[in-house]
Amino acid sequence: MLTVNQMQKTIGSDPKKVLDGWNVHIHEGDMIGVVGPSGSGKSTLLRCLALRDSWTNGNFTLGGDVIIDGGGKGKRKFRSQFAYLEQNPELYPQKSALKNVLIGQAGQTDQFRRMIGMVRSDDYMGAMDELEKFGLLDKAHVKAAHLSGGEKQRVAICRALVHGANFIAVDEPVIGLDKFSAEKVLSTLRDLCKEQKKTVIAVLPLEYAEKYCTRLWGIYEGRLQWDVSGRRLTAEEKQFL
Ligand SMILES: Nc1ncnc2c1ncn2[C@@H]1O[C@H](COP(=O)(O)OP(=O)(O)OP(=O)(O)O)[C@@H](O)[C@H]1O
Repeated sequence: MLTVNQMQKTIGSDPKKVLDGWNVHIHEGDMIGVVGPSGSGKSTLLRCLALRDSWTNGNFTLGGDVIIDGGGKGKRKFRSQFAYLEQNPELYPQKSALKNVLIGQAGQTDQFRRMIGMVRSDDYMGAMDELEKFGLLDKAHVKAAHLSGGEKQRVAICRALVHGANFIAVDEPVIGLDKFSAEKVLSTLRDLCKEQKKTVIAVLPLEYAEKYCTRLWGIYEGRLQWDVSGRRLTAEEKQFL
């Protein structure tokens, strides 16, 4: 279980509290949908929880291990367990979807293996399995530069999984996708949580969050307004969205 205690994030020289007063427990297998108006802090929240942005204050623990103690970006040894997938994930544009999944992000993969492009057959099978789950088998050999935004993001999800992420923060994974593709991505993410006990936190449109998530967080002006189990929200809960 991940425990967030008094997380706070300020930005700028005239410090603006972008996140404040976050106290939550995050369980293995949770699929959390984050909803809130534009500028409320959703992306910053994901970046902070995925150890991509430093915290101004607060503590973060994983079971008995301390990841962040009083602020900072978190201990390096935990980083590979956390993935943050932005809307336009960075991929190697001239390499295929499969290669992008296999070689991982710069800094994440063994330098020697990256240089010689060496791939173990079980890595190959693992990468193809993930691509298939996310409906990308026919794109495995297509260069990343020729993939749509949604396909790139799914490749990045596969890459995170192949490289051992247990906690996946994903910013608007269904933006620009047709309904069928969006539902496929979300049901795949939900299965990962259910069957492999991965934890997913996603910024989603409300109707998808209500349908697919086990938990919903409402955020307004950087604060958690409510933390409820996945269901249709009441009119009162929806009032600030
Ligand atoms: N680097 C930065 N410098 C200054 N202010 C920032 C910076 N990054 C974010 N902010 C501010 O922090 C607040 C939260 O931004 P954030 O991008 O997390 O919101 P969001 O809810 O994801 O917005 P959107 O839905 O529009 O993407 C906003 O007021 C934004 O202007």
